[in-house]
Amino acid sequence: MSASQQEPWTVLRLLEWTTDFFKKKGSDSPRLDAEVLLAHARNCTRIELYTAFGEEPGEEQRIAFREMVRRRGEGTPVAQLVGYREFYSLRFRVDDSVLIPRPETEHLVIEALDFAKASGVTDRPLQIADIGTGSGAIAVAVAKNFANCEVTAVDRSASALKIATWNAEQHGVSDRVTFLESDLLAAVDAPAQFDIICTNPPYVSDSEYDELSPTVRDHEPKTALVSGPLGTEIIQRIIQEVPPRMHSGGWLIIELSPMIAEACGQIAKDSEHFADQHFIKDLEGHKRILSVQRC
Ligand SMILES: C[S@@+](CC[C@H](N)C(=O)[O-])C[C@H]1O[C@@H](n2cnc3c(N)ncnc32)[C@H](O)[C@@H]1O
Repeated sequence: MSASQQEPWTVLRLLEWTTDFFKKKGSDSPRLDAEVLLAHARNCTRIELYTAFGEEPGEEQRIAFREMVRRRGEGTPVAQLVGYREFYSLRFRVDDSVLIPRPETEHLVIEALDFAKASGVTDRPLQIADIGTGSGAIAVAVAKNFANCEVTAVDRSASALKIATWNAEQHGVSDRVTFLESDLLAAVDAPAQFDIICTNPPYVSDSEYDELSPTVRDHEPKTALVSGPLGTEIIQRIIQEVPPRMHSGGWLIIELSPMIAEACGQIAKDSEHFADQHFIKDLEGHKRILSVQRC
């Protein structure tokens, strides 16, 4: 038996071996993936792993960890293995019926909260919509961080709405967030008009979809990602359909891909209903969020 086979499988050794394994499997964040999975198997936080490097996890924990490592190696996203993802410092339950919330979407939440605070509306709850709510990440994060608002969150997917409803309950905002199965705002009767409409809609083109990493393509719902041949189709519909549902001066905030940013900006400019517009760039300097103001 070689010396390395005799070495005990401590927390540190498990992390190092697994990081190396995930690196070979092409993960973008091998160490982080290993830490999140081992912390989940040990029912502790990632930080707590750092004070337990020399400990040997018991057989039960190692079996649970090994199974998650195997599935991660086959491409299953870490968030689906542990059942949640942190977004805007809140924990959101996820499964394969919802898009896993992405860090870039936090820019959209910040923008919505900035507009909410600047609105000066105090005599009534600010009316906010979230089109394509998925796990409820945007709707819940906004409601949690801005007390004087009511959020109407829609999705075409009934299974996504179940997850979103659970997340809103967990974060204590279900009295101010209403979930509805709807194609954009078609099934929303009230309120008649919104102050802010947020959306992270599907914006991947058919050809881009074929190029996505298998971790995304094989595990997250296609209906959450793909818009059509161009990628702009659903955003175009939103820009065309929502103006009657917005207060004058209200903001429509759209997450998009940098590839279609200019095209979407032009669609909004061509609309007679929107005046001011600006982009917010992500941490890599790419245009990610388009905000347009209703005339
Ligand atoms: C990119 S995901 C965004 C999920 C979540 N808002 C987030 O940021 O993590 C897009 C969501 O829009 C929903 N969707 C797609 N087409 C829709 C439509 N026509 N009307 C309402 N929701 C739609 C999908 O089911 C999916 O949940």
